[in-house]
Amino acid sequence: MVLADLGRRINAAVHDLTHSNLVDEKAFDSMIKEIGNALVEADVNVKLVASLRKSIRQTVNFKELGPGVNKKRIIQKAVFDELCRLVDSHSEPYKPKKGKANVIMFVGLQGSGKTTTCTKLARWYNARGFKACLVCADTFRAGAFDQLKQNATKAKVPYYGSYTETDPVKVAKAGVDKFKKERFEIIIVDTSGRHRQEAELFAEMVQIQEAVQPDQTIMVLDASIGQQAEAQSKAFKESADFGAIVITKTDGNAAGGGAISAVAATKTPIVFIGTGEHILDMEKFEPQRYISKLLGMGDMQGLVEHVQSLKLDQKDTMKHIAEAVRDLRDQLNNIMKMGPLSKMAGMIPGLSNLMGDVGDEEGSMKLKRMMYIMDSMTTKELDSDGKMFVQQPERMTRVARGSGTSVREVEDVLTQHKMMAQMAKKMKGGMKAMQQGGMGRGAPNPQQLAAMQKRMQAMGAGGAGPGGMDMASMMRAMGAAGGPGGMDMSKMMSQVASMMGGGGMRR
Ligand SMILES: Nc1nc2c(ncn2[C@@H]2O[C@H](COP(=O)(O)OP(=O)(O)OP(=O)(O)O)[C@@H](O)[C@H]2O)c(=O)[nH]1
Repeated sequence: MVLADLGRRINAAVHDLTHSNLVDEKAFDSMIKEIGNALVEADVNVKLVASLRKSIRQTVNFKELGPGVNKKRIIQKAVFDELCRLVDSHSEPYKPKKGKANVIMFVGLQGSGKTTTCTKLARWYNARGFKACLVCADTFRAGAFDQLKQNATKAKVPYYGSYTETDPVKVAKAGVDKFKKERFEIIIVDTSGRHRQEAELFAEMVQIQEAVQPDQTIMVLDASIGQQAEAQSKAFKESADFGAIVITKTDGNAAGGGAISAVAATKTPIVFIGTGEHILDMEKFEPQRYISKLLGMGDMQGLVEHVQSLKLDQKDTMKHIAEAVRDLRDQLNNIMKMGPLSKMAGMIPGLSNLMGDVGDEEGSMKLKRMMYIMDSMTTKELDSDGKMFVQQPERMTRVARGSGTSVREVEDVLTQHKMMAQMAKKMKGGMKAMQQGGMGRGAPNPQQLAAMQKRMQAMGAGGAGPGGMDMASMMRAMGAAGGPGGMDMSKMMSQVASMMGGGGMRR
């Protein structure tokens, strides 16, 4: 994830300032400058960057800060808030209603990820109890219907299209009418995209719009175009009015930061972002959540939603592996549904930074090695606060030898544990409040999540850098809170751990 570089640079700039002994105006200025440079390199418009720098300066007002105030906290909060504002369009998208036909039409240039996103969105609504379907109104590109058909079949979403009808308006209308009659609630119309913003393409979009009368038109933009997103969306807006934007391919491009901020500046709501080619690789876009994740503070709400949307079979997940080979297969199947490891790790505070830019394979290897290290510790060591390793460094050498790793890696695990322990301490209050809030089993409600997210932000910014909990603790905490969808996540994660490491994460 290249955008992670941007997050890391901003994090490092804030961390360097807030962890130095001298927080003076000069250091504050150089932090703002570094944040600005990182954003410009991610193709964020220079005017927007200048305005962000000015706002941080004004909010913090360094000269007026009294001696008693907590400068570090004020600076961290100002940076976080201004980054959120940079990507916030301050506008509300259309919200589909249950029990009626909501027609959603997609527009965008060829290759932007339209068809993929249509399918992802249909699945997203299906997972949330809507009856969703797809209509292919791209009669221009040979193979477009086949592609949609293939995607829809994989996602188990009903679809409509034609191999013989060449008029996209007729196909769109017929598909929408058919699905309306069949009482579908989300009818997604995929239209044709061409290489350029040609006049005929725009004319076709308008005609389809008139024929199917969409409740919402969504434009799909490829993140790699960076701040060009503004010009492209303007060109489309002048022809086919659209109400919201999805930015795809944010997984592979730092310029996604530029695209998101450019779109936000046009006050058009960004509803989702594409984060990969897999059907589950799409996230609802919310400024605070996005910035938290970008800065490595995790995305608790996203994690809960992700696991909820998987419709995992609780019975299978809970089964003991020993009974039959089939059980093992079911377990593996459930785990695979969770998506790539990097996606899960990115949602967990601390782990996103720890995993860094490494791919899934390397990331799994990193986690596996961490588990080998912990498996080579004695019960006493595992139950300790880690200080005994500092007092008796020979323990580190022994563990490194036993686990086939290096002393440096053992030190890294201990550092991670230390940060996690600090975070867990701060988090205790939050979890207690959640449990007292009568959550019992079932997923946290939005207010509880928001409160938790706030805490995480405060803690993440406070610890900046790879400050955070490890996966097992996070899952344990969530498991204690009932777990998403009533499933005990901690059990599930220990299963993930045992699959990956053979030894299992300590719980
Ligand atoms: N990495 C990544 N790839 C994506 C994402 N969204 C789509 N893609 C890929 O982008 C390519 C183009 O996607 P399509 O859905 O075919 O694009 P389209 O806009 O429908 O193109 P046309 O049907 O030709 O108009 C495919 O290889 C997708 O897998 C994303 O969020 N991340």
